[in-house]
Amino acid sequence: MAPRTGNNNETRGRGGKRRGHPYRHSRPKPSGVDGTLGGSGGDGKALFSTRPARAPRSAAPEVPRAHEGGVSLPADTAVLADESVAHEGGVPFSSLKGKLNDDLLQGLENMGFKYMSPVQEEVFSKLPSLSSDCLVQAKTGTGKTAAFLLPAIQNLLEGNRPARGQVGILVICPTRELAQQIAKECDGITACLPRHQKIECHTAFGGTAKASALNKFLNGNPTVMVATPGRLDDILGEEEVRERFKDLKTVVLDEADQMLDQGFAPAVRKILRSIPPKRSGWQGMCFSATLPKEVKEVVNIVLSPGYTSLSTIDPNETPTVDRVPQFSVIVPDIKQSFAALLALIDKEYTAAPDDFKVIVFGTTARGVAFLHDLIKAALPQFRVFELHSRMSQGPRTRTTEEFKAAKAGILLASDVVGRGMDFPNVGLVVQLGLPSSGEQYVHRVGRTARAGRDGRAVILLFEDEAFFVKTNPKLPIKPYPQELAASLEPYYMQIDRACAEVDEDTKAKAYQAFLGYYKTYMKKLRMNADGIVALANEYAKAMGCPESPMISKKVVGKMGLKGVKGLRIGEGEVEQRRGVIIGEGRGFFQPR
Ligand SMILES: Nc1ncnc2c1ncn2[C@@H]1O[C@H](COP(=O)(O)OP(=O)(O)OP(=O)(O)O)[C@@H](O)[C@H]1O
Repeated sequence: MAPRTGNNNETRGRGGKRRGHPYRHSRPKPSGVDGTLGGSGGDGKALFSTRPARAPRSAAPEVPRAHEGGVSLPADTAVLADESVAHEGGVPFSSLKGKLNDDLLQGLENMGFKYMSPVQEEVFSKLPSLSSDCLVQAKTGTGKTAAFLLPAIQNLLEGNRPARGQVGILVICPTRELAQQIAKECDGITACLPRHQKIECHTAFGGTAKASALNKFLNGNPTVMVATPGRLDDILGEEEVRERFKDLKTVVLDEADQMLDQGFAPAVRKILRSIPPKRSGWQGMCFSATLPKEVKEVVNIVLSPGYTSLSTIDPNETPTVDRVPQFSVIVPDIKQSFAALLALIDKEYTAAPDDFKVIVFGTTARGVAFLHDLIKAALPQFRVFELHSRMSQGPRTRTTEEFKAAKAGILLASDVVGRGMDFPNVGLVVQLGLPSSGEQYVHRVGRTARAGRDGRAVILLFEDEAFFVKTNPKLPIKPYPQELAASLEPYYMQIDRACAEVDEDTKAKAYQAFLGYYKTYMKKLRMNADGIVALANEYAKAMGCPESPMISKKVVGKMGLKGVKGLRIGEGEVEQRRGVIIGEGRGFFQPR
């Protein structure tokens, strides 16, 4: 397969090009009557006494929104209306003049933020005060970052600024990449503040030199701190650091459901014990595109009773972006799933070759490393990127920046970029293998169709994993419109040749990670331990391993696979060189 030009004979309405302002689509109807999620709502008073006036509509005639007020338009008209909304629809940030600091408004303008996105509008019109506790749900890629940064920063500027050297706003998020991205957005928003009001935004995340970052933090004026839980918990062990959080005004949990799940909650709870107690009055803000019921039972660790619940998602809707068609491809076995990935890329590229920018999610970091080497060898005509937790921070940051800036290319990624990451213009998201949950599926799909653009999503599973589609019936996944499984023959040779180029060490690590990951899904896969090992051995075979890689006794014991048939026990290359590597399963919870 080679990148081809032209000849796009399928009409899909894809292309991911920005038309008009990025939030051109009709504003989603808030859930319930007043947009609350249920739970304990606010007292109904809006942050600003009156709802900001709608943008003055220029010369264009007033066109009703396609989904608003029960107006039902013929299909063609609805599209026209939507396009019209593109230029006229949202509430402009300029309507917040006098309520939002002029320099923040200028910062937003410089960033190209002209109109508020629905969640931004919701927060500014429904939050009882700038410092109210809130739980906010909005679809992926709809501007939640600015929706929590703006009120929190404005609150500081309204006479609530902490003393010099003190942290005023603490944002906790799951990954290093996301922390960097949030900090960048914060810098953009505050860029126009005069020198005497300057707001420094610091970050703290693992994989970077702790001492120098700490030094910078202790000698600086870190009014905003964006951190991942592990490193934050670590540095809060120092008295000097804890001292800097004494005057805290706001704590934000971004990707709140993940921050409160079993993987992160212990670290988050520990952090909360190191900062002033909730009763000292700091504001709690929880944001995510997915807020399963269980989360609402634990948000009270950061939100006071009576907090405001806001949502731009109808409770009967899925939190995936409406304009992303979602498809599944189910193939009988693992080897076919590799071939189907090539076939899929071929088909999708042929249909829309311009600026072909794709993210392929794999199940484990080591598996992604293998997939990266495989795709690089099989499809040398594409620019191929790799991003996962087993890479050191330097290459992780570099690749993040490169893929953000790239016009086209294929990123093989693990869940380290499954949530929150904003890679502009990704037109297609592929998920190869079982996602860890329905929520994770939603967040991964959300890497496309951001800020009003279009996108597509395909999940590629082998038969044993197909239950995922059935057990998540609310996800709008349809069978892929073209037959892939029957036309894989030409791709097998390509896969075999490419597998031969991938080194055995990479495959051995991928094999071990696969065992760890699928072992945690044994019940859902309706398999016993023998079945999981047989599946991993099939994976090894598909990767072109002459026999299944060796695995150490210790690792086998840790995975609970002692005595299971089909494992080759011994000190394999992986263990000899790097010491024991544990499997990467859901049990470990951190983004892989
Ligand atoms: N009002 C706006 N006008 C134009 N662009 C915006 C606006 N608000 C946010 N954006 C841009 O939209 C993109 C998505 O925003 P953001 O990353 O905050 O989304 P999100 O809702 O947090 O997504 P996720 O659920 O994936 O974390 C970013 O590129 C951001 O800069």
